[in-house]
Amino acid sequence: MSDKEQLRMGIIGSNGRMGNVLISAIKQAGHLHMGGVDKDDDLDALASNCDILIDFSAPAALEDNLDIAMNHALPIIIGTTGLEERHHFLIDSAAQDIPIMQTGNTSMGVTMLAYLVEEAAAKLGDAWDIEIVEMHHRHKVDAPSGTAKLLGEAAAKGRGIKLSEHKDSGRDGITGTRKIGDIGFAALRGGSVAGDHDVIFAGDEELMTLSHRAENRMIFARGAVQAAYWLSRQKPGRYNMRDVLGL
Ligand SMILES: NC(=O)C1=CN([C@@H]2O[C@H](COP(=O)(O)OP(=O)(O)OC[C@H]3O[C@@H](n4cnc5c(N)ncnc54)[C@H](OP(=O)(O)O)[C@@H]3O)[C@@H](O)[C@H]2O)C=CC1
Ligand SMILES: O=C(O)C1=N[C@H](C(=O)O)C[C@H](O)C1
Repeated sequence: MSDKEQLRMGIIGSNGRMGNVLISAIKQAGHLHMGGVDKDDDLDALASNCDILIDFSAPAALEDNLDIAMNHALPIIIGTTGLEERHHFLIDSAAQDIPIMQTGNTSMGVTMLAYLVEEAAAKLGDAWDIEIVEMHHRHKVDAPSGTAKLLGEAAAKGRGIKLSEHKDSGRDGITGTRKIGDIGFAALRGGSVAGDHDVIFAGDEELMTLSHRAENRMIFARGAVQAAYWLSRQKPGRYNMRDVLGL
């Protein structure tokens, strides 16, 4: 890593699928892996030896993770998905004291995709229906994926609307016709799929799809480590991957 500062990084969710690839990504980038924690482990002890924390665990861990990061004045990357409104309030509040980067997807490709979706939604307008389709491995516990939500937010931003007022997920039964301006979500689960996302713009007699396919989890781990280095140089505040990559 030559002239770059070497950071001491700690992982929350260390024995998980992401935790495992993060260890390699931290080492490949020339930083120090100081260890990790899982449920019921002592994060306070780990935090005393770290410059930054990277969290890919579970929403139930978030409040304690933020408290400990604040107590140690450490920046924290939050990659955990399935977050609810109350979690976002906690993040906003903690971000007054420490730098926090939260995103549903740390990959370069999805970050670019979100940028493109926002642009397309702004230019195409309501005459094009937007549907977001995602597929993940059979072990995933939350739906729609954090990535699908962030792509939905990007589409809503492009259209100048609130996603919460136009989100249509989990259609089943006699649903009625599609409401103009809604943003639809469909979640597929199966096999070992690392993460596929399609944003479909369906117009009259034409259809455009913007897609991303994750071939493996290393893309998320590399992005998280890059974001950690960037975040360690920021003042307290809440950031996302578009801030990290300047998109
Ligand atoms: N933002 C992004 O780019 C990406 C986000 N993700 C998200 O990251 C999260 C983890 O994914 P994945 O690695 O596949 O999941 P896994 O289930 O494989 O791993 C989760 C890990 O978190 C640990 N954990 C659970 N509860 C706690 C807790 N309270 N405190 C500390 N550790 C805890 C688990 O430990 P134990 O076994 O002890 O319960 C487990 O080791 C998910 O929310 C997923 O959606 C995944 C990929 C990319
Ligand atoms: O759980 C996963 O595996 C993934 N979760 C993230 C999400 O919810 O979007 C990111 C990626 O798609 C893999």
